[in-house]
Amino acid sequence: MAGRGRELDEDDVRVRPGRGKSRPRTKDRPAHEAAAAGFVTAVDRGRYTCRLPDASVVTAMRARELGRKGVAVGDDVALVGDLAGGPDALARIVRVEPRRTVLRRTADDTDPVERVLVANADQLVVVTSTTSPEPRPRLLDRCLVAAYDAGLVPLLCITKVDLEPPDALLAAYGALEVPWVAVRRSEGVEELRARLQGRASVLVGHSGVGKSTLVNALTGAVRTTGSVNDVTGRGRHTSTSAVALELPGGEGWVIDTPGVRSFGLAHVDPTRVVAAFPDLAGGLEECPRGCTHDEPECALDAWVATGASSPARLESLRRLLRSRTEAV
Ligand SMILES: Nc1nc2c(ncn2[C@@H]2O[C@H](COP(=O)(O)OP(=O)(O)OP(=O)(O)O)[C@@H](O)[C@H]2O)c(=O)[nH]1
Ligand SMILES: [Zn+2]
Repeated sequence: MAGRGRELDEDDVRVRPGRGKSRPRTKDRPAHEAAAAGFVTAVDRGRYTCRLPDASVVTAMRARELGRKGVAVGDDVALVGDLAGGPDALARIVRVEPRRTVLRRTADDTDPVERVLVANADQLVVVTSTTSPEPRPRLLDRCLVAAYDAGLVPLLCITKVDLEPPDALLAAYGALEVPWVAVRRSEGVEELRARLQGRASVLVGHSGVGKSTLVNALTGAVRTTGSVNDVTGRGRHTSTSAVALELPGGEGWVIDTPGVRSFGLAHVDPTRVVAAFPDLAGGLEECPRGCTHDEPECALDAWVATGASSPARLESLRRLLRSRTEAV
């Protein structure tokens, strides 16, 4: 703690050179207390796009006093500095408010750093097409596990049902009882929009499933379906960050993520996944300590045999648990 305290002093001196070293730190505090509230909508190479309560937008950097604390899309932050929002204005993020939820991804082969993908989201919309590209069931399972782990409500959004009906997907996901919507081109978007009302929803899906088409239809934004990201100006596929877009009328937020190829889940505690199955969670008490719930000693088989849940539900849960350690 002492080390951090020193860093704070150095930072104050460094960024406010005119004020002199002897100025007591406490005098600087009111400036932070008067900091503006912001909502982080995009992150790009150390620059954070923040929305202020009056809907103006500023670019900010992290204040050094944040230490190693990360700032993610969806974070509520406190901002000081130049909030005028001109082209060269640069504010500073001095505080990250406590997060209600955290959608994270473990370090994996494609990215050695564990990342917070999105903070404070309510819902994870897992987008899959019925065909072209073909659904990737293990990736879908992994997305659902990430949602349960993060405490987000999952929603399956099935696109391209004009090319092929969603029957096979619905059969595979029926027992999971994940709510779903089907979309053909822009048709069906109203039902999806209704499910996004008043919430912050993260959209994930692999490249080509029609995610940009959906985001465009939902927000009226012109998200590129090609190779360049209109917000960061970089190629979509090199971007590792999400972007929050407001639904028209301020009725919720859609957080678009770059096409996911993998979803590192090593951090996930199986208990949190089982907790998302209330009909099965009641049987956990009889499980041996450290039960993986996918072993002969697991008590969930006996629990299901009592009629409290169904074998299909248990098999679906086990499929999800297994997806944590399987390659996509
Ligand atoms: N038939 C049909 N085609 C669709 C539908 N939704 C999107 N497409 C097409 O599928 C292609 C891919 O759509 P995008 O919206 O670019 O997909 P994406 O998921 O954003 O993919 P990336 O931009 O690569 O991340 C485009 O040619 C769309 O026109 C749909 O419901 N039905
Ligand atoms: Zn068990």
